[in-house]
Amino acid sequence: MAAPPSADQDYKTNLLSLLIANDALAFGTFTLKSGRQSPYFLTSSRLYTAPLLRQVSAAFANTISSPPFVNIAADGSITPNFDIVFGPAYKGIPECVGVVNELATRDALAGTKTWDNISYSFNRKEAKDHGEGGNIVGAPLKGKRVLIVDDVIIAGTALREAVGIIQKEGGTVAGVVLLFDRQERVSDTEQKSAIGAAERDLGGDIPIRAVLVFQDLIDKLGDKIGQEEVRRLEEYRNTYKAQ
Ligand SMILES: O=P(O)(O)OC[C@H]1O[C@H](OP(=O)(O)OP(=O)(O)O)[C@H](O)[C@@H]1O
Ligand SMILES: O=C(O)c1cc(=O)[nH]c(=O)[nH]1
Repeated sequence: MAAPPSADQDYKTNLLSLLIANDALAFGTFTLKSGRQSPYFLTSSRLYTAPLLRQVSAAFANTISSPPFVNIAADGSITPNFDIVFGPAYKGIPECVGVVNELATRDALAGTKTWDNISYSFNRKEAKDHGEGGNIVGAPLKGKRVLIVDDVIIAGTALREAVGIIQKEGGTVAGVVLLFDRQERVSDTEQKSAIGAAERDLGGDIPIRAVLVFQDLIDKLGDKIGQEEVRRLEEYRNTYKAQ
């Protein structure tokens, strides 16, 4: 008899099912920014329904509340290695707010104060020249350890911009958590994935993790999308897998 799925497998499978049901994850033939023809596409601008926001936030929170983003003591108590969850405009904004709300909800349910000192922050794409001004909304970044959340990295442009904003404001980048890692090499001359290349380009000591990875689609979606789609995913992986 097959082993029952762990809680970890369950939340990923449930999230994948919801993504598909809301057309945020689709299968077919899609042209990517790189020009490749992909058998699947993640459209994260569709993560706007209440159940999806809840499950995406919960999935981010699961990753964020694990090492290397926290230290876990022998008694199980958790100490975050960051002060602020930062979401690059625009799609990072609901993600940073959602995840901070989720962490606070977990504290409230457990009667703990693990996340009491965690805040959210995001940038404006255009600086505000009246009222409070500036281009940061939420917690000031100066002197803080900042964890970036976003949906995907493709060419790394948005991540480089976010890192620049945080450093300019006097913060330190403590890590990056993405919703999805496509696990494919950037190009024929860059054998690493976009995440691997970003990790290297940021100096090698800033951890970058993803909530879901491409291999999860192959491992978990057989009975939902059919064997022919899984075969196309495997073929794509075998052609473009990152080193
Ligand atoms: O690695 P890159 O090539 O930069 O691509 C990834 C970024 O692109 C998308 O956002 P976009 O910049 O389109 O902005 P939006 O969130 O306002 O849609 C996505 O949400 C990432 O932030
Ligand atoms: O490579 C891309 O352009 C890309 C892939 C994907 O799955 N989702 C997305 O928004 N862009």
